[in-house]
Amino acid sequence: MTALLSFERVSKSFGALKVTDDLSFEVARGEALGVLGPNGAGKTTVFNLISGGLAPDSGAIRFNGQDMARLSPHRRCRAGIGRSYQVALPFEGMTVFENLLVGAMFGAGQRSAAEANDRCVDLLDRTGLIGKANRLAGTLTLLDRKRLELARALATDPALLLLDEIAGGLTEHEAHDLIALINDIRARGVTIVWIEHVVHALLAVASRLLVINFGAKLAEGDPRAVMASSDVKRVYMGIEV
Ligand SMILES: Nc1ncnc2c1ncn2[C@@H]1O[C@H](COP(=O)(O)OP(=O)(O)OP(=O)(O)O)[C@@H](O)[C@H]1O
Repeated sequence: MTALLSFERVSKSFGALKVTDDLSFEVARGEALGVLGPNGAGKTTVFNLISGGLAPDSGAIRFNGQDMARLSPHRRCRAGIGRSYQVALPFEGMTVFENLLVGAMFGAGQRSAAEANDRCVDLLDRTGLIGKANRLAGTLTLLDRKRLELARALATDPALLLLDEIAGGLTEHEAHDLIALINDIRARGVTIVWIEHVVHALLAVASRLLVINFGAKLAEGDPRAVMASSDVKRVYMGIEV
């Protein structure tokens, strides 16, 4: 079966710095791929290449078998690629509800205003934001901004959801709720790729791990096997084995 996403020998440099180095991986429909790597390894760059903020220097990125090279970010969103950002950037002068409505009206789900309204209410409920629907997004706390980031990405009806470090800074209880929510999203058929430094949260969701170092693949496969590999222990955890 065709992979939902395939990243084929992709390279990207900023000047002399090669940030993505001949990287290949696939994401199967329905799986949850966890992405790990040291700071600056090039993880967010991979998301920017998938969602269209950056263009690769070489290689191909296919979604649903379609080459994404010529598609703008908003067309990729309509095609079913949703993402959150490491630094949450809501429409600050709009309410929480309006932020979601933008996603629900202009994302992959073609729906009427009434249907979009219902979708937003459901998502606000699931993400714990229902009591803050009418607050201006710019006034939210860090945790609520993260919730909004996730809810807004979901409002676009993604087939593929890219999550960039949404567990950082959460309490144990909050992380527990987030894990339950992400597992629920996956159970509803959304394929997930999650970059996260909070390893226990990632391991509670990921069916497979990809570890990136200096823009290249260091390890990939079953989460337990990847975490036990001596390369990953050395590079990611600083443990000499
Ligand atoms: N637009 C850009 N112009 C120049 N350099 C960039 C740009 N975007 C990223 N970089 C550099 O590319 C490298 C990889 O950045 P990236 O954000 O992809 O890493 P990361 O693995 O997501 O890191 P972190 O875990 O700290 O978020 C870093 O050295 C970063 O400074």
